Amino acid sequence: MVNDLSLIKNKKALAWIKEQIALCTPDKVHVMDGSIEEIRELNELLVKKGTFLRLNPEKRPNCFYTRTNPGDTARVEAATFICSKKQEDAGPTNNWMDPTQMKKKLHALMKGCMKGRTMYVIPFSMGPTGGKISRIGIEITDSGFVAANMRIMTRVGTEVLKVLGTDGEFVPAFHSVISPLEPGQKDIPWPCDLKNRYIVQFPETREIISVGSGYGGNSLLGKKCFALRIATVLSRDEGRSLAEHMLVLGITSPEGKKHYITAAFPSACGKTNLAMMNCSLPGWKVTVVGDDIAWMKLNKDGRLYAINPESGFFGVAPGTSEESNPNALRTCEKDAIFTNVALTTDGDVWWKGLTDQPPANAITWKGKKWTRGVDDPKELCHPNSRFTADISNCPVVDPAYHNAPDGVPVDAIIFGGRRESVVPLVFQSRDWNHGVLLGSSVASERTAAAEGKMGELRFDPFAMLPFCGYNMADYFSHWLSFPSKTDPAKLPKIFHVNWFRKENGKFLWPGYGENSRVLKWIIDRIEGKENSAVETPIGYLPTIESLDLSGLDIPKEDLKKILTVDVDAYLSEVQKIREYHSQFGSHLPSKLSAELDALEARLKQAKN
Ligand SMILES: Nc1nc2c(ncn2[C@@H]2O[C@H](COP(=O)(O)OP(=O)(O)OP(=O)(O)O)[C@@H](O)[C@H]2O)c(=O)[nH]1
Ligand SMILES: O=C([O-])CC(=O)C(=O)O
Ligand SMILES: [Mn+2]
Repeated sequence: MVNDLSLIKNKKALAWIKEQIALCTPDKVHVMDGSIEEIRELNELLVKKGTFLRLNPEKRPNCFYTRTNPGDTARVEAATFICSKKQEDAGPTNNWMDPTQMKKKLHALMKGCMKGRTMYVIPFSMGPTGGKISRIGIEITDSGFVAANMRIMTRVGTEVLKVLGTDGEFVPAFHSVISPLEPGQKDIPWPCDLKNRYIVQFPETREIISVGSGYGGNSLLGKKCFALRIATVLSRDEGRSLAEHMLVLGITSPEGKKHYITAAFPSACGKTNLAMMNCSLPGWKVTVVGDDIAWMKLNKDGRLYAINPESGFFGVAPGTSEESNPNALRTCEKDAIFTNVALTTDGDVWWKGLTDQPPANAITWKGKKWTRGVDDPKELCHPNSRFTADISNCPVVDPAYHNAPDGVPVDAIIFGGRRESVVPLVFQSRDWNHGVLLGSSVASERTAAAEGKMGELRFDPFAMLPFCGYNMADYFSHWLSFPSKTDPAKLPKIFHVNWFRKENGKFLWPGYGENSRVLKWIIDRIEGKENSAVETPIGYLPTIESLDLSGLDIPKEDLKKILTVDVDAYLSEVQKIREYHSQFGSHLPSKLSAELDALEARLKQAKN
């Protein structure tokens, strides 16, 4: 039973969809038009099936609660593949398989995989529908949960089909939970196939196939699969574009001067928090354009402009509180979906850090009754529990999100990671190429956002390790090509931050809203304020005097620790970077090796 394939006028799209119908044999096909009535019905259906639970409408109107299969809670990097024709083009940091072989394997899994289910066909736009930098995708999925989330995270519906027209380009994105239903078989709230999870990108044909997992990072294909893995390839080929794992924020000074800044931190390392923070510095205001992904392009004026291709936040719940991120809390007061948090007895949600004390009674993310003082608080929510919320509901959304379809001019790019030691609070690169070295050597302690051992230090270049759709060293070259494509003086200045220095298990820097002090210093640097920094072997660091610390109670010794370069520690860091870079062999750009050599020479000189 096919409802409305007639909505699809694009010839290639129609052929592709028909092929998938023939292969997957769904019971029904639903082409999403993006209307309010449609999403209402879908949410109702998901409630009926037990996938969604409607939260207390007095507390959280139009909000839903869901629990994944306990084994399907994060991105699975081990099952994520870049299937280019040549393995060399995927590079040493990506899993690879021959595309023909991979398709054979996937097609075997896809045959009849939607039996007994509805196939949702989701036309979506990454970026404002019809925008110059925007791109269109069509996701096919047998998961209503995915359809409901995509409706928040991307622009979905008939408007997109109009822009696509009869011959427009789109990225075909296939998703299935691979759980066909036999006649009479009862469905379960979270179907998935844990043993057959594959998240596959085909960069040459710009296709995505993701099977087995329902978790957002693996199944909302507009996000990491398209807007990063496929879009990195498109951006390289286009030449003047970048697709990055970056937040985009606007920051306005008390005098009313505004700057736009992007920042790349690995998953669960503070992008959402920085993107919508309340500045502790009086009179300063941060507004959010995006919290996870930036598409950037050199404009005719020679500057780099950024858009947020998404329309929602898929944010980490734990740690989000009135103190740390009130604007995220406001954003998910209505129209939101909560995954793997705890459910309270009054039909609301709770997660670690929301309040000091957990509620007296609750139901855990695994559906177990929980009592304070009796049960372990760790059982309440999963560390990678998330909220899906509409950016339009955010009280500090930047007007440019709605009004600037071609992007905002970027003044600064920040890299950062979660580093207990070595890396100072903030420093500025010497120039663009040195900034690319900083990006290429981002390292971070592992978080719960991907399956794997927590806390372990790993390199995560540009916070893109799991998201680069081609050889990472060729991606470094693409970054290094920018000064030759524009007046280098017009490129954003590049910085590195670290909010996570620790001593005796405690953070040395208070973070969150206090990070506005660091942003203010960055703006001083952009504006060329005199005496705002000291030159060190690793770049320009703030002096204690040049950081605005008014009203902040922080021991001077702690400040010194986070604003000092430990030359010996950095020399050993250089060795680790060298070793990491060596895996790229002849693909490693010589300009980057030269930057690393120069860094080492400066450090050695400082030692003598
Ligand atoms: N100590 C400290 N923790 C922070 C800071 N900013 C964020 N965090 C914590 O880091 C965790 C992840 O923060 P997010 O802002 O959600 O990270 P993200 O980079 O948006 O993560 P993804 O959505 O996975 O890409 C949360 O538990 C935050 O509370 C900070 O300045 N200091
Ligand atoms: O992709 C996800 O699951 C969530 C996310 O933003 C990340 O991990 O960076
Ligand atoms: Mn992310």
